[in-house]
Parts: sequence; C-alpha cells; structure tokens
Amino acid sequence: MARYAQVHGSVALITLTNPPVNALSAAVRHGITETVTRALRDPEVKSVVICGENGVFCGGADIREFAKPMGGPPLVPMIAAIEEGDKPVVAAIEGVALGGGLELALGCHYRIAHTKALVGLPEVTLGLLPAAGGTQRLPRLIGIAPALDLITTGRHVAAQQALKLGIVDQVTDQSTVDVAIQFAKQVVGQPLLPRKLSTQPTPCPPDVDILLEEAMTQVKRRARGAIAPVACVMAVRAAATLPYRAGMQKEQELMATLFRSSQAHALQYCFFAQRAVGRWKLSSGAHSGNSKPRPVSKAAVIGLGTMGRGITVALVKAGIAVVAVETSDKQLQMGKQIVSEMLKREAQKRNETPRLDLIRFTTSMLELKDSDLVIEAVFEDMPLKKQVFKELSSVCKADAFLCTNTSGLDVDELAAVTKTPELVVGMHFFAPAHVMKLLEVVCGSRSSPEAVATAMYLGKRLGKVSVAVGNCPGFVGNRMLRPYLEEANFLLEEGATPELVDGALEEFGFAMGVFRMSDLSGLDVGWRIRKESGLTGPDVDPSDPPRRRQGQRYSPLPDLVCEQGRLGQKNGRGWYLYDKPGGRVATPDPKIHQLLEEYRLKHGIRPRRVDRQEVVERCLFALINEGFRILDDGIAAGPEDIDMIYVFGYGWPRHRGGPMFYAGMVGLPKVLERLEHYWQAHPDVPHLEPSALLRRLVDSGSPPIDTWRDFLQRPHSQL
Ligand SMILES: CCCCCCCCCCCCC/C=C/C(=O)SCCNC(=O)CCNC(=O)[C@H](O)C(C)(C)COP(=O)(O)OP(=O)(O)OC[C@H]1O[C@@H](n2cnc3c(N)ncnc32)[C@H](O)[C@@H]1OP(=O)(O)O
Repeated sequence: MARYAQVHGSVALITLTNPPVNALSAAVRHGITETVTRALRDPEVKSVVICGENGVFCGGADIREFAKPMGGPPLVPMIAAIEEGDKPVVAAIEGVALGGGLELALGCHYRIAHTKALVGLPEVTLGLLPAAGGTQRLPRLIGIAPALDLITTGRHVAAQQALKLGIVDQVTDQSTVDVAIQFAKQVVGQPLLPRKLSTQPTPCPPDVDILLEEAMTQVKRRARGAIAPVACVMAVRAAATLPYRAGMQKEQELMATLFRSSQAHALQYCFFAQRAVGRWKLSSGAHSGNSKPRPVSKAAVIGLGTMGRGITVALVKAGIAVVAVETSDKQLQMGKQIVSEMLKREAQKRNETPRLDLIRFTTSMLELKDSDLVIEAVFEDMPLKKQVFKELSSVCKADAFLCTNTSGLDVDELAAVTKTPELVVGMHFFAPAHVMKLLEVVCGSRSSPEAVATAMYLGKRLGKVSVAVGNCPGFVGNRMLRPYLEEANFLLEEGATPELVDGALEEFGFAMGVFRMSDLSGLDVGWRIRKESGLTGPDVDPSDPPRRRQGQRYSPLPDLVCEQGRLGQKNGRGWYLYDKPGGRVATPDPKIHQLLEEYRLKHGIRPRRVDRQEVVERCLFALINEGFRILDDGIAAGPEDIDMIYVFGYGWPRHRGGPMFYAGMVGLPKVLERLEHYWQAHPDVPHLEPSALLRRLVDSGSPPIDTWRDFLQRPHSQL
C-alpha cells in the first residue's frame, strides 16, 4: 500500500498505492509508517519524496473506515514522525491532496504541486474537521483568515491559487515527481526547523479576536444547523490562541464529538449516495455498466422561457453547441438577450470569454435536422408538448434523442406521438437550470437503455447529479412535494401562520420554508395545475363541500390567495409582503393573518396552537411516507435516489442526509407511530396513512437503510 524505492542514489521515493484515490486506509497508513521509518533510518538516504500512484497524491482518510472500528496506525503520530524527522521530506502533489492527504503534505517539509492539482480540506463536508493536525498546521502556514475560509467551506483550491496562498512551494507542469526529486536533493543540508509547521507561531493580525468572532457569526448563519463548520472555527481559534500541543488536544476533542454525531453519518451517507445514484439500473436488466451513452455534440432547446434559457446556458457552459428555438421573433430576441447576459455573467465569474458563438437562435424547427439531442422546454401543457413532439419527430434526424423538461407530465404519452418512442426520455431540470445541481432523468416505459445512458451522461457533463426515476405524475421530487405542501396548508387552516410553518422548517435546516419557497416559485404555477386537475375553478364538482375535493380533504386557501392577485415574490405580494415586486425581503403580512382569521370563521374552524414539532412531523413525515410509496412503486431505485433528489433539488439540509435517511435516523417505528397518530386525527387525508413499505420495514425490525431494497415489492417496477 506504500511502495519504497531509492532513486538518484540518495532519495527515498515513497508511493501511495491504493486506487482509485490513494485513500489513507489502515494498510496505507501502515505502509507509510514503515517506509518513512526505513528512509529515516537508512544512512544512504538524505531526503524523501512522497507521491501517489496513477497521478493522484491522496484523497484523504478512507471514509469507508469511519463506519468501522478504527485499526492501524493513527494519522496524527504518523504525520508527526514525518515532520519530526531529520531528513527533508517533499510531497509531490499530482491530482488531488484532500483532507488527510493535504494534512500528510503539511507534515512534509516542502510541497511541490502539478499545475492541474487541487488541494483542500473538505472534512467539513463530511461533518468532520481536519483532525490530523490540519486545523493547527494550515493557519500556521497561511494565516488565520485564509485558513478559516478553506477549513470552514471545504473548498478545493487550484495549484496556482495554492501557491499564492503559500500552501505549496512550487508549481510545475513537468513530471511533478521528477521535479520533487530534484528539489529534495537540493534542500539537503538546509535548516529544517523553519519548515516544521508545528514549531512555528501562528501569524495573527492584531484584531484576531474580532476576526474569529465575525467568522463564527457568518459560519453559524450559513450552516443552517450544521455543527461541523462551527467546530472548525473553534479549532482554528485554538491555533490562534494556544500553543501547538494544546491546539492539537482541542482539535481531537472537537473531532471526537463530530465523529460520533448523526450529522457526520448523514453527510458521509450523502457522499456515497451521490456517487451511487450514477449507477442506474432498469427493470429490463440494462444498467450503467452495460449501456453506453451516445456522444452529443449538437443539442437543441425548444422554448426560451426561464427553463429553456437556463438549460441553454448549462449546455453552452459545458461546451456543447445549441440551436435555441422560439416561436416568434419577439420571444426569440428577448430570449437571446437574456441568455447572452446570463452567459456573460457566468463567463465573468470564471474569467473566461462567453461562448455566444456556440448558440444559434432561430424560429425555424427545420434547423434541428442535425441535432443529436433536443430538449423541449415549452409551457407545461400536454397538448402543446404533444404538438412539439410530433413536429420534432418529423424534422429531427431519425436517431435524435427527444427529451422533455416536463416537471411531471406523462413521458410515455409524449413518446407515443413520435416515430421513435425508444429515443424519448425526460430530462427534468430545476430552476435556475444552469445553477441547480439536480437532474431527474425520467425513464419512460419504452425509453431505450441508450437514451437513458445518454441523458444521464449529458447531465454529468453539465455538472449535474443525475438521478434515474420512473414515469408517474410528478416523478419523485414533485410527487413527494404535494403532501408536504398540503400539510402546510392544512396547518394554516388549523391555526398556524406562514411564518410559524416556515420558521420551523428553516430551523430544521431548509434554506427556505414552504411558503417562502412557494412565493419564490410563483403561486400561479400551482394554481394553474389545480385548475387543470379540477381542484379549483369552474370544473369543481358542485356537490363537493368547500374543503373537500375528489373524496379527500382540500384546502382552498392557496386559491383564495391567488384570487386576491397575490402571486408571490414576482408581484411583491404572496404569503408574505415583499419590499418591491421581485424583491427578496419578506415580511409577515397582517392582511394574510386577517384572511386566515376570516377563513377559519367562515368555515367554523376553531384555531388551535400549532407547535414547531407538529409542523416538522406533519410536513416531513407526510413527504417521507410518499417516498416509501415511491420506492414500492418502483419509481425510485432506492432510498439514496430519493435523498439525493431532495438534497440537490429541494434544499433538504445535507447534514440530515435526505428524507429517507432522516426517517431512519428518527427511527422508523417513531415515524410510523406519528403518521398513525396524525392519520387518526385526519382520516380524510390519505397521504397520512402509513405506507405498506414503512409497515413492512418496521415489522422486520427496522433494518438499516442500505438493506431497504430487499423489502421492496415491485410488481410494476419501472426501474
Ligand atoms: C470515537 C471517537 C473517535 C474520534 C476520532 C477518530 C478520528 C479518526 C479519523 C481521523 C481523520 C483525520 C482527518 C482526515 C479526514 C479525512 O481525510 S476525510 C476525507 C477527506 N477527503 C475527501 O473528502 C475527498 C473525497 N473524495 C473526493 O472528493 C473525490 O472522490 C475525488 C478525490 C476528488 C475524486 O473525484 P472523482 O475522480 O470524481 O472520483 P469519485 O467518483 O468521486 O471517487 C472514485 C471512487 O473513490 C471513492 N473515494 C473517493 N474518496 C474517497 C475517500 N477519501 N475514502 C474512501 N473512498 C473514496 C469514491 O467513493 C468512489 O468510489 P465509489 O463510491 O465506489 O464509486
């Protein structure tokens, strides 16, 4: 796990060998300890170079080991032995030096990086802190402020930036190992003490206390309840205020708390779940391992509304040529102008030239004849989409993939109007499409493995987390959203206010509560869907009581709000009042409180006190319950898929792992008991009836989440 060689006579070359990222498993730590001891003892060896096999220095501690009892040599003394040695040790950083990998490099006396290398301390994203001395050595090397930035965000830094910050001593575009070997030979005999970071004072500005306090306030505001970023600030404070040894003690204490926390488990689960969802599988037996994507060099986008514009920008950012189609010149010009501005802003951020040359704007569908893949992003209306798909089927080349960005309509119905239903697949982007990381790839019953593979791979090229889902109304994300929204409305009827509900959900960790989120999306979106489904408007069955529709409880509150012309943030009034149309500053609106009071009076509802716990349980357990149904229906392959959809598309706090992971954390018997309790109280709300899968899991002793797939009964599975 660590190879030893003596090169150029006097240099010991230690190579970490643990593919794919040379993670510091017990065996690798053992290998490093042994080879470093050998090098330090060998009188012929004057200096040492540590590198990683296959162009990767080291991806950090082996995250899989965190779930098991720890064995093998611990990292802290291993790194201390390197630093304390009397021979210069040079880290040759290719690929990445992340987490424990960078901490290992910080224990070396010099660091040489390849121009394409990335370094960083991403432990915070796993619910941890850099506990192999990273919180103590990095501030000593680069100062408090930049160290705080890197440690609390976990962001990766490119080699040139690392050089500017002083993290590495040299950057090269030659063979890093060769350069490091030459370097190691040159520094023999030079004083080593100044290079031993643990012996150095931490450079502190005079206002270090204020700096740390401000960092703590900022981190707490951004963390949304996550504890690791806060612990990171505390550890860096120790580097600023305590001697090295005491600082290390503090680092270990903080790590011990984080290491055992449910947040760390949740974040580490997310790390692996994010990677697992890329490995999709269909009920036909096709899967990511046996289905090849087809290359997409020319794409097309139909419709330059909000979604179409975002999708166009996302494609161009990935270097893909796009034909962007609108129906009229006026719409086209407007779309063109906005897309151009978006691209310029994006390019400015990355210090690049905007690739406007990659887009061809047109009103003619005939220009799609060369496109490899078309993404339809017109208004969410089935007859309109069918018309577009019919036309696409006649103008596009015979093997073009035809994708729809529908957020919930039937992909099979669209496929049925084309000549090539096997090439039709859903690509459900989330607004803003050039920013949001989630892509639901909707597999229709006739979608070919190649179509699914191509859409999944295209998502990856666009920097998205692509999740394959089955075809049903709302797919996974929006289908689960419905009970969540409905419970929030019912809570308003019963006595809550929008700010109480949102406050509870934001305290849980959502960036935005349900009503602020609805205001942001536009209240008319749901209103139109409810009208189309006959839940409100002229098509309502007149025999339905006012708060019942289609045999179940219904809250007409959101319809009333829309009828008052309150459409959300865009016109400055929704569930909240905004500073201006399109403004972001939301304040509770007495008119909404009045509307709620009058509504309750009219319907004879005696308001009661709703507490935050009830908000969280009713909204989230209803959503989770639907998640269990989705699993049993074969619309999502596993709980990880649902969790990643919610983390990347719906603002679910990552440190709570996603809804299904959270259910496991809370305890499935408790979720079941609370759902039963609420269902008894509200028997006219079917989504509160505990799902069959939840009952089966509880009956089976609530097994761990990674075994839930064994309990699925999927007679009609689509995945
Ligand atoms: C009881 C009290 C005890 C208290 C104290 C105990 C303390 C003990 C621990 C001390 C720890 C000290 C502190 C150090 C902590 C760490 O180092 S944590 C790890 C930090 N590193 C990271 O977060 C990096 C994670 N990896 C990545 O970001 C990326 O993988 C990459 C390196 C940038 C490569 O990306 P890419 O090329 O896109 O490949 P991937 O698909 O992401 O990965 C390929 C496969 O490798 C697996 N993998 C990657 N990194 C690790 C890792 N560090 N450990 C284990 N496995 C890793 C990844 O999962 C992929 O495999 P599959 O999932 O099978 O696809």
